Amino acid sequence: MLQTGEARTLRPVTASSTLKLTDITAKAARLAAFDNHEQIWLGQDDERGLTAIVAIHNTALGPALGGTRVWPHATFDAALTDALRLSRGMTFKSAIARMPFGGGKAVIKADSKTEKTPAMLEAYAEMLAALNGQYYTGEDVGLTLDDANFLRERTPNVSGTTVGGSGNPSPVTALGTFLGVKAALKHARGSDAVSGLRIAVQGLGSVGWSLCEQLHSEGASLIVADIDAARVAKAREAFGAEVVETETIVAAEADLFAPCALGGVLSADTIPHLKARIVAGAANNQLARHEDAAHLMRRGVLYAPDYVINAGGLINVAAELAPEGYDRAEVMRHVALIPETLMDIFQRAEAEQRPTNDIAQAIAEERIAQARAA
Ligand SMILES: NC(=O)c1ccc[n+]([C@@H]2O[C@H](COP(=O)([O-])OP(=O)(O)OC[C@H]3O[C@@H](n4cnc5c(N)ncnc54)[C@H](O)[C@@H]3O)[C@@H](O)[C@H]2O)c1
Repeated sequence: MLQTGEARTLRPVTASSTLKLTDITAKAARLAAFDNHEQIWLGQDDERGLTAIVAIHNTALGPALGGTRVWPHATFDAALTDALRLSRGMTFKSAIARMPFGGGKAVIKADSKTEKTPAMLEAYAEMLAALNGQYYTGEDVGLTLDDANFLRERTPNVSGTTVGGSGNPSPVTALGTFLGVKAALKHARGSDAVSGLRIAVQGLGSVGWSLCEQLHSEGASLIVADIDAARVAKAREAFGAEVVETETIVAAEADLFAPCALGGVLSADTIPHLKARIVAGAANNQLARHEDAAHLMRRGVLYAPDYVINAGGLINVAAELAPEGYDRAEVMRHVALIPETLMDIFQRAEAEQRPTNDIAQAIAEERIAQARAA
């Protein structure tokens, strides 16, 4: 049976549904990561094995948009904190990319390899439908394209599918990242040429591999690391890449470091070892702490804020939700603005002697405030 906490606009699922929805916004306010989230919903279905959190951070610019992560967090608070941090990041990512969407993110607390079932996803689709178009979702860690298609067949609040959609957004993310790498090179070195430069790429998954292809085709020398031995072997073969250990790639003798694996790679522990003068890659949440950007600046490292350079995928999935329908050429025009946005951030950061992520956040907050005032 559907149960709600405070009065929010929710559509009842069906009379026979075992899904229970609870508004946990007030409860979540005790957590450091809360940051004035507008709505946080807990979806529980014991029969179908679902524990899901949908966090809607800010809808000043439009309905919340952000993927669904399936991850076996050790505790409920860890899952909630993850959802809160990720959804806040989506608010800034959408605002800086000038998308008519707000920030949201969902976490399903489960092991995607052993606990994700069609019944669980059925229950989750009901949860998404009940949110009345306030939140749109798609792929993320642990939620595959097949899963997104499954959800999309049951609710319209899913994007980045092949059920009448544009499919995997990773190639568009990689293109935006490549253009962003060039912008960072132009700012730091006066030329955007990658030919002859040594570029270290951490993570050879969907985005990292595609980025390597583009860098290699323009003559960069690649240094790569991945926990997947088959992928690094393939990169050695395909690009003549130098392979290093996953622990040492941050310290590689490179002109530019492109993190394309997990978050938290730039920290008080790793930054002192960084040799590259530029960090520009696709991974989300690259900084362990917000203050780490200031540390990078003090060391003379130019940092391309992650949610600015990796916005290509978001631009692509958001385009599917446009009233006029998906337009590939429009997506490409929008992605081509990523380097301009980065250049603006780099120039302002230099002029004001402030970290690049402070400038990016200030621009995003300004846009949200303007939308609120309008
Ligand atoms: N796919 C997108 O469109 C998109 C959009 C925005 C941001 N991102 C971010 O970009 C990053 C990569 O995304 P993806 O879709 O390519 O993911 P993916 O899962 O396809 O690839 C990640 C790769 O990183 C490797 N890896 C994991 N831990 C590692 C470690 N410690 N050292 C080195 N390699 C490691 C994995 O083996 C895998 O090959 C993620 O942080 C993701 O959140 C992706």
